[in-house]
Amino acid sequence: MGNSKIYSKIIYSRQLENELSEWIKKYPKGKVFLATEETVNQLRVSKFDHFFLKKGIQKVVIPSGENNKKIESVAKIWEFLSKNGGDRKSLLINIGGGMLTDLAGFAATTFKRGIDFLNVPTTLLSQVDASVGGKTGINFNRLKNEVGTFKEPVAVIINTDFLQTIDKQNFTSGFAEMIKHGLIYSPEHLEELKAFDFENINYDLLQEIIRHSVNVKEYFVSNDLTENNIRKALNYGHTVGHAFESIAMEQKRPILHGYAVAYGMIAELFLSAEICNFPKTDFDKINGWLLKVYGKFDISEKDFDRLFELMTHDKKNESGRINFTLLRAVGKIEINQNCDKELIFDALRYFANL
Ligand SMILES: NC(=O)c1ccc[n+]([C@@H]2O[C@H](COP(=O)([O-])OP(=O)(O)OC[C@H]3O[C@@H](n4cnc5c(N)ncnc54)[C@H](O)[C@@H]3O)[C@@H](O)[C@H]2O)c1
Ligand SMILES: O=C(O)C(=O)C[C@@H](O)[C@H](O)[C@H](O)COP(=O)(O)O
Ligand SMILES: [Zn+2]
Repeated sequence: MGNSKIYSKIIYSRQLENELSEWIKKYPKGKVFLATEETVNQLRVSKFDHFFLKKGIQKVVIPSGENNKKIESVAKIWEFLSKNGGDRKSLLINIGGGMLTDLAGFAATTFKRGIDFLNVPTTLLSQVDASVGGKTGINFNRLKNEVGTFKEPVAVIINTDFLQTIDKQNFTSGFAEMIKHGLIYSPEHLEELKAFDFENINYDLLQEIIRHSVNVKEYFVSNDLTENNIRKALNYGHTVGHAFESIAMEQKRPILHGYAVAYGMIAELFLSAEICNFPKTDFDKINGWLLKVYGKFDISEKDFDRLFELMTHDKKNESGRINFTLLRAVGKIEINQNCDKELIFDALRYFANL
């Protein structure tokens, strides 16, 4: 799996200061800045304050949490860059989870029509998925990632040390995107995930598995950066998953992105079985496993119209029709599968009655 068409350099390293120093040197003409969020700042970034101070790098800190992935936070970063002499030759270093890398990536790609940015992902989810591949964005009008850009970071520095302070829920959330990578591309990756011991994490093994997951993401991104065809595979579980994530937020019982994706994958496996003949034995095994790891998300018949409405905003849709990425088998994708309302309701009903 080559990465010749991937623009970002993906670096696996536990020497953050050394790696960053090399990148900072590449920006002699413009200032370098740092964006992070409160929890990450407190737990992780503050340890590097002396390093950033020595390099003359100023920092902007955004409040943590998905509800801050919004235009006001982007404006805060724009203002910070603007007031402190950011120019077209500047670099923005983003240290945080997927919320922060999506948000600050978007701020960077729009500030003065686009400056370079570099991601240092600090959650499992952002290491295997969000920090790689150049989808940046914010939530808008209660819709997930409604506004955003495609532009890859110049580099992504993956340091598994950051994962030592991740709580179990967020770890499990990131694991869902890895399962997605296994389902869409690699039965081998799926098997190593099934065997992974959550209770007794081996960090060396984890780094290897993270690399396998990132390789899957890179394969799709390198062949289709702007999601015209096969990159849609990476959106498996997200048509329904994003609707679940949005409705959960509206109903003030938010769920983590990875959990929403896991629930979406369960519902979309139902569609895969209906439309693409996904084999029954694998269907039972996979949905049983997902249910065991992620538990249930309660939805009822009265939520179906709103969930359907939310799906009408999915970015894969064309000509007013809702498109899905589905599976014919593990590792065999079917993109642009159009489903009518009745079948989508059947999938929601299947999920609601689990
Ligand atoms: N651009 C993409 O391709 C892509 C892919 C997948 C997900 N996403 C987006 O990513 C977001 C989810 O990312 P996430 O799961 O990383 O959430 P997140 O960034 O909100 O981080 C989850 C929680 O962990 C905390 N945290 C972060 N790093 C930590 C650390 N090292 N130690 C302790 N706590 C830490 C955060 O403060 C937060 O409370 C969603 O907005 C989703 O839409 C984007
Ligand atoms: O990289 C991609 O492409 C993905 O779809 C990865 C997803 O895991 C991620 O959640 C992405 O942000 C979803 O994008 P969207 O275009 O559906 O908003
Ligand atoms: Zn996702």
